[in-house]
Amino acid sequence: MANIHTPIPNLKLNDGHSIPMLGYGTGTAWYKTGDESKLDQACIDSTKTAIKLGYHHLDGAEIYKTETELGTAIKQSGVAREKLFITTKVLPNIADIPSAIATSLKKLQIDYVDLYLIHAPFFSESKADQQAKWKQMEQVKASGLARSIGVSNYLPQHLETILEICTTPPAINQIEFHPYLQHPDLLKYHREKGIATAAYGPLTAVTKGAGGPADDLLAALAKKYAVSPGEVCLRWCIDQDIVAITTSGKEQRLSDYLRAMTFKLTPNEIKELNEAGSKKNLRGFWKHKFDADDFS
Ligand SMILES: NC(=O)C1=CN([C@@H]2O[C@H](COP(=O)(O)OP(=O)(O)OC[C@H]3O[C@@H](n4cnc5c(N)ncnc54)[C@H](O)[C@@H]3O)[C@@H](O)[C@H]2O)C=CC1
Ligand SMILES: O=CCc1c[nH]c2ccccc12
Repeated sequence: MANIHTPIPNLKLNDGHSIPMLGYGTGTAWYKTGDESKLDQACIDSTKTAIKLGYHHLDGAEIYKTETELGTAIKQSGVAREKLFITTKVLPNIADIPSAIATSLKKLQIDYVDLYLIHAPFFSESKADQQAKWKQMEQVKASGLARSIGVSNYLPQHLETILEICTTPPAINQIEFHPYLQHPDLLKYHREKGIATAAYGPLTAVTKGAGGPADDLLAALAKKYAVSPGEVCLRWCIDQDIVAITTSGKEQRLSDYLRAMTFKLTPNEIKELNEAGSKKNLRGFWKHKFDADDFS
């Protein structure tokens, strides 16, 4: 069984900080629709299990309403704060970002986050407002409450708006990324501008895309490397220098995912998977917003 002794590689960000390339998410599987103050013990326990297994990159967000669970798990894990990489994201409380992060840090019971993200660009129709919000993100970084700042679900036009006025460019853009949603133009833009990519929904080809054109290749690669098709998907991200953020409430699955650290895909295998995956298009999150194709 893969465990904490299987090292998770780090990716260097454009601000000098490093991010572990496999993260555990407290969103899907855990987000609350109801009363935030009612703590979800299963979320706390699963997050502690993840930390115990060696997931030191933990992905949260204000909108998930699970920041208190994440903070409780961190506190109870016994792992030193500086060994962890903690992300949270702002939305919907974006009017006053310094106030939003203060609230998040209180729930997380920590003094700073490693990474603070604007969760999505869909909060304003105005370019000036997008730029003003990034200036607030820069303030947050300057105050030391976030080591790195970035965005999520941004397209090149949204990034361009920020790059026009920023002093500190986004360190990372967290996007939905899997064989059936490869964003070649966005990735090229990230590389040109030195912005790292993080993938959410990395297992989508397996969890939502079964029966798709990548099935056979994923099965063959899984057999070759003695892992599961999902673990091939995680490795496919990492081998393209893309941070993978996954999750599960099942300890066995969290443990199995770590087998993605035990092999590497060849450049040709990556190319074949890219080609097979590009025959299908699947978006699992924020579809209505991307379909609307505007800022709001
Ligand atoms: N920035 C954003 O807008 C978003 C961020 N996220 C972040 O990314 C994290 C991970 O997102 P996911 O889409 O859940 O990641 P994912 O694509 O890795 O899927 C994980 C899910 O797949 C299930 N799974 C794994 N193997 C399976 C199998 N063989 N058969 C069936 N189900 C299987 C797991 O139990 C878990 O529920 C979230 O918790 C959140 O932190 C997620 C969505 C949007
Ligand atoms: O971040 C993940 C996807 C997402 C978008 N809106 C919500 C609201 C509550 C939980 C997750 C999400």
